[in-house]
Order: sequence, then C-alpha cells, then structure tokens
Amino acid sequence: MERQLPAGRPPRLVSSLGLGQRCSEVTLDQERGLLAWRHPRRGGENYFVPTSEIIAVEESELNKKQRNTGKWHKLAKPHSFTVYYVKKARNHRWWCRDVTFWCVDENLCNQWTQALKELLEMQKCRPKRLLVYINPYGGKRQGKRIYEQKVAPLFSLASISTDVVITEHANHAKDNLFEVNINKYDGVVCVGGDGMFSEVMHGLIGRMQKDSGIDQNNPKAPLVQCNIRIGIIPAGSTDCVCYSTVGISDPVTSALHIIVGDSQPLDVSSVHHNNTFLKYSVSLLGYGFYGDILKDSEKKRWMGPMRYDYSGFKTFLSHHYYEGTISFQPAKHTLGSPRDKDSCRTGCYICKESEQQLAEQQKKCGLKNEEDEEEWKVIKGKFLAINAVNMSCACPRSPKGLSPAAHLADGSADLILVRKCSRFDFLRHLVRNTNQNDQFDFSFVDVYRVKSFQFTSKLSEDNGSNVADIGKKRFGQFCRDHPACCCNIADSTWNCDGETLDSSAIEVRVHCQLMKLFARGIEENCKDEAAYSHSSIEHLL
Ligand SMILES: Nc1ncnc2c1ncn2[C@@H]1O[C@H](COP(=O)(O)OP(=O)(O)OP(=O)(O)O)[C@@H](O)[C@H]1O
Ligand SMILES: CCCCCCCCCCCCC/C=C/[C@@H](O)[C@H](CO)NC(C)=O
Ligand SMILES: [Ca+2]
Repeated sequence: MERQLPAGRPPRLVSSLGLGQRCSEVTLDQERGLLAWRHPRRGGENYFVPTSEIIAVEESELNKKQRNTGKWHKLAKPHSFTVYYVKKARNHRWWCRDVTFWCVDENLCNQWTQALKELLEMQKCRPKRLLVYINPYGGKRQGKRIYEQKVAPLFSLASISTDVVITEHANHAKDNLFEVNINKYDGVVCVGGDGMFSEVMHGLIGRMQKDSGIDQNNPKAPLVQCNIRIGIIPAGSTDCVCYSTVGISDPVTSALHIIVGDSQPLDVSSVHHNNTFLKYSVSLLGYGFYGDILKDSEKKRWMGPMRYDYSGFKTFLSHHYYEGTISFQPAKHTLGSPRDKDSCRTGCYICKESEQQLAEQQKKCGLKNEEDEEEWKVIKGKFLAINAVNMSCACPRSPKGLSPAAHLADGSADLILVRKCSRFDFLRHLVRNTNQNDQFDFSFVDVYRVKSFQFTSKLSEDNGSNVADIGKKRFGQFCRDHPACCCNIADSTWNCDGETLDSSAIEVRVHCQLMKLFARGIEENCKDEAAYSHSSIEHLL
C-alpha cells in the first residue's frame, strides 16, 4: 500500500539498536509500513511486524537487571522505547507482545519513537472512543472480570477511551442505544455471548432505521446500513458470532482486532410475521431441533453453558419432527454454493463480489423499493430441523459450523432441511456437525443457498394465522393417528441467535452487509485442528 509520508521523512529507517544485551539491526520501512528486526539470540530469528499490527509505542526505561548486565552501561545512560505488537499464534489466537530497543544516542531514540508514533497516527481505521456494554450474567458470569483484567488494560495501552455500562437487565443495552449520542463513538463493544451481541445489534440497526425514517415493520423496506462497528468480547455460552468471524473465542484476540481497527461486513436477516417485525438474525434461525433445545435450556440458565449439552441430549432423545411448508428464493447473485469445499476467509472474493453488486444496486435505485420477481421454490414435508444460517455458525462445539461453506457477507443464507429420519441417522448427521465429514451427504438432508424464505407450520396452515395461541395450547400433544411416530402436532419454536420467537410462521429476508464488526474474518493460516479432534467419535457409529 502506498503511504503518504510526512515531508522530509526518509522511506526507510535502519539502525543498529540494543536488544537485551546485544545489538540488532532494526529496520522501519515507512513506505510499506513494516518493522523488522533480527533477534540476537533465539537462533537469529527474524521478526516482521506490519505497522498496522503495532498496538502502541512508548518511551521506556530499561529495568535494573537490563541496566546492570549490559556492556554499554559503563558508557552512558541508555535511552529506550518499547513496541507493543500483535503476535499471531496457533488456531487464530493473537497475543500482545512487546520488544524494547535501546541506544545511547537520545536523538536516535527520539527519531525512532516519533517515526513509529506517526505511522500509528496514520492508521485512520482505529477506534479512539468506544462505548462498552458488559453483561455480568452471560456464560459463566465472568464478563466483568474478563473485561477488567484482560481487555481494559489493552484499550488503555492503545490510548482508547471508553464509556462502560454494566447492564442491569435484559434489553438495557438495546434501549440505551436508542438514547445515547452515538456520534461520539467510533464503535460499540459488547462483552457477553450471542444474545448480548444480538441486543447491541438490534439497538444499533433499530436506531439507524429510526433516525432514517425507515419502518422496520415493512418486510420489504430497504434497510439503511449501519456503519458503526461492533466489537465482541466473548463471555457467553456459545459465542458463535465471535468464533465464526475471528476463528477463536478469546477475549484478548478480540480486543486486539478492535484495537487495530479491523472491519468485517456481515449479512443480517430480518424476520417478520404478518407485516410485524420480530427480530434480526446473524447466525442461526433454527426450527425443530435447535428451537426445542433453546426452549428447554432457557429454564436451566443456572447450569451455564452446560445447559445446551443437557437440553441437546434430551431433545435428541425426544426425536420430535414437525410438519410444514417452506418456500424460498434461491440466491442466484452469489458465486458460491453450500457444498463448496472452500470456506469464507479473510478478503473472501465471493463476499467482495457481493459488495460490488450491492454498491451498483444502491447507485441504481438508492433507497427505492425494488419489487423482487424472482422464482419461489416450495417444499412441504416433515422436518426434524430447519436451520437457516447467515454464516458458518462455527463455535467451539461445532468448529467448522453448521454450514462450513456459508459466507459472512455474500447476501445469502444457507437453508438446511433435515427431514424425518431414524434417531440413528439423525445422530450421524449431528456428529458430522462436530467433525470434518460432510453433514449434508445424507439422503434426508437438503441444503440451499437462499436470499429469502418463508415458513408456515401445518398447524398454522390448518388454523389460519392465530398460530401462537393454538401452538401454546396444544404443545406436548402428539399425532393421534400415529401415537408412536413422534410427529408433534404442536409447533416448535424458532431459535433466533439464541432467543425464542413468538411466532412459528415467519418471513425472512437476507440484507447483504447490513452491519460491520471489528473483525477480519478467519485468516487462512494453520489447519483448524479442533475440527479434527472429534473425528474418532464417528467411527464408533
Ligand atoms: N444484567 C442482565 N441481567 C439479565 N439478563 C441480561 C443482562 N444483561 C443482558 N442480559 C440478557 O442475557 C441474555 C444472554 O446473555 P449472553 O448472550 O451474554 O449469554 P449466554 O446466553 O450465556 O451466551 P450465548 O448467547 O453465547 O449462548 C441476552 O439475551 C441479554 O439480553
Ligand atoms: C446429541 C446431542 C447434541 C447436542 C447439541 C449441542 C449444541 C450444539 C451447538 C451448535 C450450535 C451452533 C449454532 C449457534 C447458535 C447460537 O446462535 C445460539 C445462541 O448462542 N446457540 C445455541 C446453542 O442455540
Ligand atoms: Ca451469508
């Protein structure tokens, strides 16, 4: 990348600087934005740090041990500076590391710190002021401790100022976002799980639409993009959005992605019922299996993250399936398919292509309502699970996700239909969600890439639109004609990013790149080792 350097600044700074007790040739390529040095010990290992991954530079003092053991201590008082930078480790984990260089020439030391600081100043995408919401009750109830011990010190090192709100009740963050002076901030951070992220997202998108006079109840309304980025510090039970966009659920890694000012656009689905807005979704909209797990697990929040395993096992044993009709519009605009072998990674060309299409579309019609005449496909059947995912939905329990080839920002969702099958077959499908084998390679599983879909359960078709009440009354009753068939005549519940929806009949639309995260997608480096760790279970089945 071409950099506009301040006048008179040389394109490269090369000096022999002290590092520990020895000397190292240190280079700052100011045009390319790269700091490099060779470690005098550690087998002469070379270090290359892009300036975009430097966290901070500080004038520092050598500690007593360093002062007393160096050869130079007899010569003069040394001057030193410390560079804090991102060190990338295995499995997408980032650490903050530091290196201290010294020299006896004060002018040289100042020249280095000034040059590095100026390069940091040029990183315009970095946030300076953040609004932070902490859910103290998410996951294992460690949100406050995680923020104070692991994240706040890094923000302060990077000179980011923060306003911190510890939430006192559900929807506190969402309601607050409708009131605050949002223009004061360069981003909003949520400390918690997927539910907490969802709250903050609803607050920001809702606020944006309100300020622009867009009626969220209109399912066809073209929504206004939300340009203020959200950072997720994972402290929840599943942390699927964080894991799927960063590749790991680790508070320090996420804090560093926020500090360096990463930006990752995300698709968001709007969910409506009878022209009434219900919710937005970014990860999983699940009916049947995942809806039933959620409904059961909500009663067991005291169990913490374990509640999903307990309710998952119980729901699996109950083996309920549900009748209904699903209609969808295939996503013809996007280049990929859910059966692709390649996954969405940092700088994904499929998502870039969708971004360009979106820009052209916006240029052509602005915010006008464009009637969509594309074909609808209709499928009627009995389903154990209907899952619509906007992203892979990778998480520690499912390291490659429910749909490994789904894209973060291509304007489509993957619709996975798991039809009625035996318990054993369903288990084989579920286990493949946790290992590297293809979970779609079964006759009872279909997957489609869609831009919108609608679902109505058999029960709501039979009873008109008053679905929710009837569903509640009859929940738990089974098909009278086939008492042993596990066909539930009641409705299941939709699991929308970990929150239940009040209606089973829904209309869903994917909005391409409606919002942005402080993330860069999963980087293409090492193998996802976790994805392979479960592979042995399947051989037993
Ligand atoms: N102070 C609070 N008291 C009670 N509930 C809260 C509070 N603050 C936020 N919430 C709600 O708690 C819900 C769950 O929180 P969160 O997502 O952080 O944890 P989780 O459910 O354990 O994790 P995950 O969503 O990853 O499974 C959110 O939907 C949020 O609205
Ligand atoms: C035979 C037992 C099966 C147990 C299944 C356990 C659950 C697996 C979790 C994979 C879910 C991935 C999708 C993520 C969804 C999130 O939006 C949501 C909220 O955090 N989490 C869940 C579990 O619904
Ligand atoms: Ca998508």
